[in-house]
Amino acid sequence: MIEAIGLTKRYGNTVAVRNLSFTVKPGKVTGFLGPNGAGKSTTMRMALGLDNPTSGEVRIDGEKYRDLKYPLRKIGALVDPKWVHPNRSARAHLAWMARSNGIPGRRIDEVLDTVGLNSVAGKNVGGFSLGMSQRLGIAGALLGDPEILMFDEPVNGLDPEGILWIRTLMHRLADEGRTVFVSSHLLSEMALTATELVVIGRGELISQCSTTEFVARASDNSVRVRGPHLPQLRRLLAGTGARIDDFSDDAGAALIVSGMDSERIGEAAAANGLVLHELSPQRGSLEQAFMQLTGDSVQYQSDLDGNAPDRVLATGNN
Ligand SMILES: Nc1ncnc2c1ncn2[C@@H]1O[C@H](COP(=O)(O)OP(=O)(O)OP(=O)(O)O)[C@@H](O)[C@H]1O
Repeated sequence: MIEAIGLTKRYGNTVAVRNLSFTVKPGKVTGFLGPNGAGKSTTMRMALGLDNPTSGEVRIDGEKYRDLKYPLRKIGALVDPKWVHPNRSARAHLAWMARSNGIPGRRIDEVLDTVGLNSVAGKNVGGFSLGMSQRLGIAGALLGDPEILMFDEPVNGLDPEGILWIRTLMHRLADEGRTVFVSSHLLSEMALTATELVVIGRGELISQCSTTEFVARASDNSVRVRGPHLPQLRRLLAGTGARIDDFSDDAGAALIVSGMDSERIGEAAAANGLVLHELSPQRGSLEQAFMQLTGDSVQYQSDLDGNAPDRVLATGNN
């Protein structure tokens, strides 16, 4: 389990993380979401003792990182995949990590196998692509067979096959009962990978809940209805207090009905002899939910003309 308790980090006038508290539980993949500059990397770095909090703390199964005797056997992390000595081979890099944490040498081949780097284990990591470096970073995280794993943007630089591999690996680690905490800016990927979410904006907690609840909370549950009697249906449903909007796409005209579920719409139509060709509940996406719930906390945003990103909101330095 990972617990952030009243975590705050200031860099000069910038408050990167502000009084942040959340819990990441075992047996699940928990996604860490937030717009650029929200404070995700800073939070992960503080959890790993790479940065000191200004106040508050992070507990790893009840202990601070720096109090762990063999940290890699408790928590494995991928934070910066390029943080390796370029003139060392992948195997030598892992051997050095293993030695420093009393991890048996046989684990090196096991993790090289898991991440698919066996054939390049003797090559210098300086020549590795970003995707290969990510795999090596993941091998390092798995080396101590830790109960807790933390990955900062693990799919950066990976091709679709690599992304699927990471997703499957995360699910497997969670199914084994481990705590898996993963940050990503790829919302569609996070929707497929994480069942729980910690969402932050400008260093503050916006939400901690299941992915399903996050989407449901933000989406305006509505139903798309098509049929040959839309004007009559509109009059009928308007009388119930539902909100009705017109919609049209390549498939033709439709009504978007909010505030009434599909069963009640279908029954009302049947009771009045109105034929329906489509009655489909509209599920919000994680992306829509994220935009809706983090909209006020975006630090960098493109302008409407698609020009370079503008800094639109100051970092929380007040
Ligand atoms: N070493 C530092 N010195 C000064 N400011 C910093 C430092 N590290 C981070 N910050 C600032 O803290 C804020 C949070 O940054 P952080 O990298 O943690 O965000 P993030 O959510 O990981 O963003 P991204 O998704 O863009 O990586 C930003 O405003 C950033 O500019």
